[in-house]
Amino acid sequence: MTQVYGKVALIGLGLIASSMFWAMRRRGLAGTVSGFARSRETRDTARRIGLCDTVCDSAAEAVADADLVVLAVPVGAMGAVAEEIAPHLKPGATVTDVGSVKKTVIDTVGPHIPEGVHFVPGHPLAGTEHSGPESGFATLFDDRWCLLVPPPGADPEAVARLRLYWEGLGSFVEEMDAEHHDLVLAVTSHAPHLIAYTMVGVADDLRRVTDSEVIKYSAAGFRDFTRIAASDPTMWRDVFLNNKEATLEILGRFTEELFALQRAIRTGDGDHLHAYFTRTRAIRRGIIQAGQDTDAPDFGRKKVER
Ligand SMILES: NC(=O)c1ccc[n+]([C@@H]2O[C@H](COP(=O)([O-])OP(=O)(O)OC[C@H]3O[C@@H](n4cnc5c(N)ncnc54)[C@H](O)[C@@H]3O)[C@@H](O)[C@H]2O)c1
Ligand SMILES: O=C(O)C(=O)C[C@]1(C(=O)O)C=C[C@@H](O)C=C1
Repeated sequence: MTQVYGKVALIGLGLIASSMFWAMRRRGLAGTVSGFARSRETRDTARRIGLCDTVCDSAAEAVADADLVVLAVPVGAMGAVAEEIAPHLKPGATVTDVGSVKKTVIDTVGPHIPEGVHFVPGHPLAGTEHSGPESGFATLFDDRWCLLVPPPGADPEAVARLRLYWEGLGSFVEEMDAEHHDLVLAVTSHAPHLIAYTMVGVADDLRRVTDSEVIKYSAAGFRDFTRIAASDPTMWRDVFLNNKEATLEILGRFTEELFALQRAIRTGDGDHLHAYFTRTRAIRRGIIQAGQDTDAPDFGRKKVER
């Protein structure tokens, strides 16, 4: 793989930015990489572990002369970061982000992007429950989807180059509009995270009744919930505050279904339960038949079409 950008600037040096750096280095996608994070501790850690060619003490310094600027901070911080870097962006540069929500990022970042600088938002559908500069790894984006959300009128060349970059990082790339992105992610990621947080919270409340048995005997299903519920609180607070409408819509539907299942249990309506579970099992089997092994850690990757 050859170089796609001369200089890449990473703003925020957590899981996603550090994974991006190691993946870029693996494939030689950038000539040089600069980085900036708000806290001195993170910058010191980044320097110690060799994350980025240069770790800068200001965002302005990091983005100077950069051909690609990646905003990899929590969604709620994107607008302020964009405002801070705007006067220092190189004409012709591309600004992208990796935020889990797209509409509010476009609304808060977009107005700060100067004329002559391209803005192409993105979202890698890859992550873990870990955060910070030491949590990244080069293979995080391999065979995962990255969704690009170019605003109407975005420069096709800038979009094509960013697509090439993400393919170089190992991902499959698809374009989507912001509203649709936020609804899809509410179903596949945001509501499931909230459900996991709730389930672990309920188990914790019950711990007083069951002593430590909840943890001691936790089966695979509950362990999966605890992994998800260990995700970064700042990131997820910002996701829910910024994808309010779609998440509430999905949670409304979820609650209706839950009530129906609750009633079926109370009234002993086995037919309802059986029919429901048969339908959900068919969905999972359909996914497997389509070429996705849901037991593998790579569940969610698209294998059949490539
Ligand atoms: N973790 C995931 O699974 C995942 C997956 C896909 C996308 N995302 C998105 O990627 C973004 C980054 O997530 P992450 O998991 O890398 O988070 P992280 O917590 O690992 O890292 C965030 C970084 O941003 C820095 N930061 C926070 N506020 C800042 C500010 N105002 N100015 C400069 N730096 C600031 C932090 O110091 C840290 O270095 C988020 O928008 C998140 O929604 C996360
Ligand atoms: O695998 C995980 O730990 C994740 O939660 C990753 C996950 C997801 O929900 O799939 C989380 C948030 C993102 O925006 C993208 C990916």
